Amino acid sequence: MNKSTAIALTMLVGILAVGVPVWLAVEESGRQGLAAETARALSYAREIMRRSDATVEQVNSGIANLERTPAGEQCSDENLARMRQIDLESTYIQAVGYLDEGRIVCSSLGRDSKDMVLGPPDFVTPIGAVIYKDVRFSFAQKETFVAFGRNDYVAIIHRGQPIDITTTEIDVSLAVFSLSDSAPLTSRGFISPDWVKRLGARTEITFVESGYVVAVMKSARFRTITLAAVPIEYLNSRTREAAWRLVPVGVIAGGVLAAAVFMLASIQLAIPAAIKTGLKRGEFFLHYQPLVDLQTGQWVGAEALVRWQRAEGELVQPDFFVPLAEENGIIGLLTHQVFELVARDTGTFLSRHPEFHIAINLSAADMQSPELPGQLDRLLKTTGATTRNVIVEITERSLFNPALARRVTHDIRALGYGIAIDDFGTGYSSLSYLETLEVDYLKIDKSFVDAIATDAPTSHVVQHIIEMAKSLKLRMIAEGVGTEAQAEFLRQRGVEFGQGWLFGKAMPFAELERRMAELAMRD
Ligand SMILES: Nc1nc2c(ncn2[C@@H]2O[C@H](COP(=O)(O)O[C@H]3[C@@H](O)[C@H](n4cnc5c(=O)[nH]c(N)nc54)O[C@@H]3COP(=O)(O)O)[C@@H](O)[C@H]2O)c(=O)[nH]1
Repeated sequence: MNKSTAIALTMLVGILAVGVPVWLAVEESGRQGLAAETARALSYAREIMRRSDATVEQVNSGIANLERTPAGEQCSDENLARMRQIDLESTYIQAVGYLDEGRIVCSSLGRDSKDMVLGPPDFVTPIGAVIYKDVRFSFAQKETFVAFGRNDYVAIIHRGQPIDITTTEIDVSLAVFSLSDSAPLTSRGFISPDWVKRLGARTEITFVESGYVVAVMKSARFRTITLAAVPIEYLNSRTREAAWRLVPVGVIAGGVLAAAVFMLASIQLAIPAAIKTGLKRGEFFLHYQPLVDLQTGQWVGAEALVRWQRAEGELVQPDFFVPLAEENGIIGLLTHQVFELVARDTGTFLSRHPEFHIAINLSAADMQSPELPGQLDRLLKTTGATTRNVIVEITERSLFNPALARRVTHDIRALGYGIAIDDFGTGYSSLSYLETLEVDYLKIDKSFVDAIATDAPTSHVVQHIIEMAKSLKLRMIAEGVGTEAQAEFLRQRGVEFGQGWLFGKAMPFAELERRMAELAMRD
């Protein structure tokens, strides 16, 4: 990826990092606002359902009580007293009375019936209840009533009573319907005739229509439907409210994300350039970690491990910069310098120690590089070393291309160099695949050595790797040996070489040489 593509991508990610959380925050606030308004509409519809169910229940029980009166006794003193009692004991009924030819001839209000004319009913329900939706009396001119009649008895209620609930919003629409009539029994505000139809066979629905959040529900006990509709303006204002709360969170989260992406991208862009500058300035150097013969304890080789000390003094670990060099296509430059540093550090040492080897790490790209044979050859020429003094380490993961791996390992060995497979066990190489490669050493990854004689699930893997290496007649190097117990375990199972802090950490070549001399003096 070139620099301008990387910058464009970073900007895009930055815009997305801010934009997406903000958009999600606004969407979420919209969802939350709609959920809140729907819950509000439902709670209003439930409340008027509770009131209308209680009203119908009181009407039914009051009329049932009066229906037991013998014929001819409907307006007796005793029955009028009963009517007054029903009236007083009920919370919703305003009056009950006896009906004769559309006129209430006596009621809980008395026998004066001249103004209590109901006229013909608006509709009759399938169970024989007669309903008068718009009842007015001259003695209560400000009020409109609804009358429910059965078997010549009627109960009168205030028309607005079932919907007389407290709402936070003044312009909420409320209505109670009978299943037998398409017009509401009582209502307030705008009610679309289509809203109730949408209920169909369901018991409860909510929807948004004509600028309202609407809830419609059917009574589980009676033939009534209630409806509540909250103007969408409340939803919008609550969405704005929620957005005011959520958008800053989205902006902050997005900003943090964008800053993190920007920082990472800056590092990604800056580090390759810094590596190139560091190579020119000679900021890279090598440390060498001894490789020990587990039987004799002799130091028989060393692995060259690159280090980077930046001009400001910061020591950067290869775990960080090697993958970045690989990803940015500059690992070849680094490997080139490693070869030069090995030549400079070892001087004539290798020519004086023909049995000692230096292991050099190669990346997947190095294996395909046409420069590799020349680099190896130059190393021999400048140091007087032989091919026996040099081992190349290739990681198991870089062997993913079988044809390439076979060709490269064959070519390197044909030149006489040794090959070690690094980090063995962390990739997916099978026994049959390894059989096809020309390699000399198998390096058992530190993670498996760490697991020796522990309860870790991988504690037995090392045994399998040893058996595999033996069957392929490969020599083994155990990496990361940290304790004598691990060394003993490996030794007993025939692992030839070990590398790890038990024997020595990676060190400057001069120190390695000095310590080897000390060991030789001791022997
Ligand atoms: N392509 C290249 N890769 C390189 C080169 N130089 C190093 N590397 C790779 O970087 C990785 C990290 O290396 P490093 O930080 O140097 O760590 C090595 C050892 O110090 C560490 N080690 C060895 N023994 C022990 C131990 O007992 N304990 C412990 N905690 N750490 C230990 O292991 C690293 C060696 O690993 P390996 O190479 O797998 O043998 C690492 O992957 C290097 O390969 C380079 O020039 N080119």
